[in-house]
Amino acid sequence: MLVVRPIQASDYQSLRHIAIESGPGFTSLVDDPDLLQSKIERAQRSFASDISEPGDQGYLLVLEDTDTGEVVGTTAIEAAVGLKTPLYHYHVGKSMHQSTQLGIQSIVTTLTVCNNYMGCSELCSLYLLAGHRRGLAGRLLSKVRFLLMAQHPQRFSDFVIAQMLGVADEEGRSPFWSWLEQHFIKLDFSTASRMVGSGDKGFVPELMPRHPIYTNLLGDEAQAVIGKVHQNTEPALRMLHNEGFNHRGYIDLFDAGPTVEAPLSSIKSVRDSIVAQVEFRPDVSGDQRVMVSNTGLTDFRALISEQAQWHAQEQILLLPEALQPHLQLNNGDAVRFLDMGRTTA
Ligand SMILES: CC(C)(COP(=O)(O)OP(=O)(O)OC[C@H]1O[C@@H](n2cnc3c(N)ncnc32)[C@H](O)[C@@H]1OP(=O)(O)O)[C@@H](O)C(=O)NCCC(=O)NCCSC(=O)CCC(=O)O
Repeated sequence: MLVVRPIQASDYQSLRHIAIESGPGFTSLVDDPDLLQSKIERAQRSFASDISEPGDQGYLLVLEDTDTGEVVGTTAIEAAVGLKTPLYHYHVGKSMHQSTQLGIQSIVTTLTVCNNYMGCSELCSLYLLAGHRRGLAGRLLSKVRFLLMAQHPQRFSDFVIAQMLGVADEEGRSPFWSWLEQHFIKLDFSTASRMVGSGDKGFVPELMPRHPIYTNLLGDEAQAVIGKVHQNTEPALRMLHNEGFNHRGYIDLFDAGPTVEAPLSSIKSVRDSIVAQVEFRPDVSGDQRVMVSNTGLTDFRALISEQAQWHAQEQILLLPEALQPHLQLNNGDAVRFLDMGRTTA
């Protein structure tokens, strides 16, 4: 059974393994032992703290295969970004140059540095080990965050973003970064990513171009990847588009990957999730599939049940008894769930 739960101290080696597999560019999970350790501790503090508004919290969760005890993926929400250190983006805009005298006009694309998303919540650290990318595991990891956010809205901003990985080659070299490296910052992409992932961002305002960049002055390879995602990140983007996230022209400073955004209240799974009372039964007939979580924090648990019965009038969700220990609930407790359709559909 695949179960999502908050990360715990004993997950350190698994987190390290995921940080290594995810490679450079995945700045929210940098392979740095001290940093990973502090991420675990910060997540534990975040889940345990009593909070009335979002601040310096990071909710890092893992996906555990309870049959083997193996941790196979991670997913996270930063409660509020850009407060302690600025979160920079480029905004892709247009500039028109024209001479009425000569009758010549040219419209060029520009990149302008901004901090548009200060204080927003950020979805991040979505990673499923490559050998486990099958079935609904990826969808569980992505959507589970919306169950948590819907249940505890006071912990999150009313605006949510996700910074998608930009294009890079097999060795993790980004064509966009290569242009910046050549002209402005003499650091290779993985060193720069590692520094940003470690919170060491001081060099960004010092070394990045200060004026808007005309994209037609960039090399073709760098221009081609502006606002494009890494091929391994296409499924992550698809899932967020399905939830109603849009790209409005903000891109990453380093790899030019798109940032997508949505108001919390408009996210499909936030809107569609239902709070119910749970009843566990030895056998639950029917073919309704649900993603279901308890309503806790430090003991938060979520999974997908292939058998469920929703009794809307009584507001009761019937689930197989075998799931009870995984959800850490008793009959009559509250759950939040998402209807995922019929298993036979
Ligand atoms: C993102 C996941 C966890 C997704 O898991 P899976 O690969 O098993 O995906 P899946 O469940 O099979 O597919 C999810 C949805 O994407 C669609 N899909 C699958 N392959 C696709 C492709 N090549 N192009 C476009 N869409 C694709 C499926 O049809 C499905 O959409 P339908 O439901 O419509 O059928 C994984 O791919 C992964 O770990 N990728 C590498 C890490 C990564 O790039 N992470 C995001 C970094 S950026 C980040 O972390 C911020 C974003 C965030 O946190 O959400």
